[in-house]
Amino acid sequence: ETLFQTVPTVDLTAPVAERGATLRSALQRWGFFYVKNHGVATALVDEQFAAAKAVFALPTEAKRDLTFEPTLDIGWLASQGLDEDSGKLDTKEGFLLSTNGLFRRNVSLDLQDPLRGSRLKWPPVPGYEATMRRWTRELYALNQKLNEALFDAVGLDAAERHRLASRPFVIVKQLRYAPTRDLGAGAHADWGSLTVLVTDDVPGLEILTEDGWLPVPPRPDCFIVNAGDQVDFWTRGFFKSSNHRVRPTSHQVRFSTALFAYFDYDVLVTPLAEIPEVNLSRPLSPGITTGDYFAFKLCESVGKAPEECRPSVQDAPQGGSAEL
Ligand SMILES: O=C(O)CCC(=O)C(=O)O
Ligand SMILES: [Fe+2]
Repeated sequence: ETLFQTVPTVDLTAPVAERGATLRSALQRWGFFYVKNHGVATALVDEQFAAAKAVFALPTEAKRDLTFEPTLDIGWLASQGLDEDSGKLDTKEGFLLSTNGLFRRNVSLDLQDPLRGSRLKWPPVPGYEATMRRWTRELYALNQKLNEALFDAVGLDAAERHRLASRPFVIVKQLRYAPTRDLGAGAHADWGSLTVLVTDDVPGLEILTEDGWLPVPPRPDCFIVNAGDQVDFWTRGFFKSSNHRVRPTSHQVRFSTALFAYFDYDVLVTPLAEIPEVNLSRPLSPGITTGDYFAFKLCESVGKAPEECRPSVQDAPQGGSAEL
């Protein structure tokens, strides 16, 4: 059966009811879907990948100068996620940009330039800044459309839509996977609301299903969207935050760029009391803000114990080095 399974495609231009029904069944069963007619021009996708390639091609010294740290909202990550299954380090390297200060409040996010106000140190690549500002704006807008579809799919009222996601917190992360067959990204779930993944044409992404690992290969003109932990928590498990990984099947370099979206940074995310026509089995639990959940996951991801990861820090940590 596995051979013929594939995650569904949501057409963003389809009638609302159809779009909602596809999204709903996709997130319920897989936690993933392809999105087509997403509105982002192919030329911009190409331009963004050219920018990513140029950044990763910088000499290691130059990249080290750009190493991500908590006083910046941009920076290079020399990998290395730990795969939960094998205990081995993965091979990806990343370059991230964030909207609103990873450790600060997002007070005045500019929807036309979501990176405005971020503390950014741009890499010495001509055109990079302009391309990435545009990319972030367009993907930010796409995330808002996807949120509409998500909210339609659970029948959310207007006030609650506004409360949860009028100024979402996002992180853009460009990724480069080394040309080896080693695990590119270890098994993990994403932390936020929705992730939009734009990949080149090299396969590698796999999602964990009841029947094992299912490849989610690139499809022309489609992006890949998945639900993160916040959506799983908020829908009490109705929509899944599925584990996934990147396992290259060829010795080709692979590039992908993710938009990790969250609900608004300061909003208290509380589990839904009800979803029409759904019998929610997971009990209600207290809410947590995006900022607190993010800080908790970040702390946990650097190997700290849960009791060391008590949420609430809204200001940049003083001194110390980032291990993100
Ligand atoms: O590159 C990919 O296809 C997936 C990346 C990913 O899952 C992540 O960075 O969270
Ligand atoms: Fe992921």
